[in-house]
Amino acid sequence: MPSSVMSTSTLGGGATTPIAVSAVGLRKSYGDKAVLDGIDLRIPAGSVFALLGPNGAGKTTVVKILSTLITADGGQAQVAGHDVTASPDGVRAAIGVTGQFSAVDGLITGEENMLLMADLHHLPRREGRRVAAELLERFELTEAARKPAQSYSGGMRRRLDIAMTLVGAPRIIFLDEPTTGLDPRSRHTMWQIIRGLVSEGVTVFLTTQYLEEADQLADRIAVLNDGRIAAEGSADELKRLVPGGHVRLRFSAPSAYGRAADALREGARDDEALSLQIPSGGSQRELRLLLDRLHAADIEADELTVHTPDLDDVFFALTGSETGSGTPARADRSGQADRTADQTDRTDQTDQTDQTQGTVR
Ligand SMILES: Nc1ncnc2c1ncn2[C@@H]1O[C@H](COP(=O)(O)OP(=O)(O)OP(=O)(O)O)[C@@H](O)[C@H]1O
Repeated sequence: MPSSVMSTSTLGGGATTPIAVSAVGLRKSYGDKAVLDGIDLRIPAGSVFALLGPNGAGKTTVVKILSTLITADGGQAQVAGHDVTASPDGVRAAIGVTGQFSAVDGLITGEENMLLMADLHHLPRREGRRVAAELLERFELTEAARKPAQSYSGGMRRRLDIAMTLVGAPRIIFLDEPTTGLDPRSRHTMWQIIRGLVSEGVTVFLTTQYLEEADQLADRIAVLNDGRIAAEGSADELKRLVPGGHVRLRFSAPSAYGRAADALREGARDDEALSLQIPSGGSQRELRLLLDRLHAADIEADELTVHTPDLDDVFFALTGSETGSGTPARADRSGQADRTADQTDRTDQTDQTDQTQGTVR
């Protein structure tokens, strides 16, 4: 196959989707330290892929290899149909990269940064000005366009960085930790920007330390640990890979609590809080069975909450790291996995036994 032809993948319905990024057996060592020990990837065009991993897992190394900034020691990778080793120029022409190695020059204005980028892409002067103005407007930077970029806030700088990347109209964008260090509002703005890009058909390859970010944005998530992909799947698929789901029943009357504890002997008791914790996948069927048992015993709980494992649970289970991705991931724990039964839309999950589609390697 010529190196400029994108491979395709056949989906269930027989339709084929071009593959934007693929890698087989990528390896990279620094000295005798193996950072990547055989990474396989397959990312359909137009999707968002998140590479998640603790500090030092090798996320940036993967991005650098795929964007041709460094070479792998072994394995193969194709980006936009171009082999990263045989045709790095083809790869570079098709991609944009932003992240920890930002291209923003703080000494010149946002507009000048954009025009510099337009020059690098050999856009005619008038066209360059038009594209720059359009992108500055789109990323709400028009007002600040004539100010030095070093006076910008973290969020503005990140927006300028993405705007500069888009000057070349890339079809694949690598975003290396695009929201690290941003406040919640700027992070949400960045998410909107990423969703906007995807709706235009751009493929986004994202690395992140924020589990919530992967949950919010990504079609597929891969967890990188010890130089290998420990698991891959959609957020829902990955959540189903770890145990920890339960239903919590809370009572205000000790007598009702006592009767419930007798009726539901598999539950873990908390006599002080008058609450019972019953292991459950949280499916509609399991909830109905539990409610039927309570009804049959004439017991009414004062509160019923369903806890489903979240990506934090997955992350800690797979990386075996309590500190894991550091404080940001922990700080993002919103407790939203605990939901009262009537807030819980579980219609997408019918039976826990047939849900395990994510893969643990
Ligand atoms: N040029 C280099 N020379 C030596 N070691 C390196 C080099 N670049 C990266 N490493 C090491 O490789 C490992 C992976 O680094 P990488 O930056 O890819 O991790 P990461 O997952 O992106 O981490 P973070 O979330 O902290 O950015 C780290 O242990 C790092 O110290």
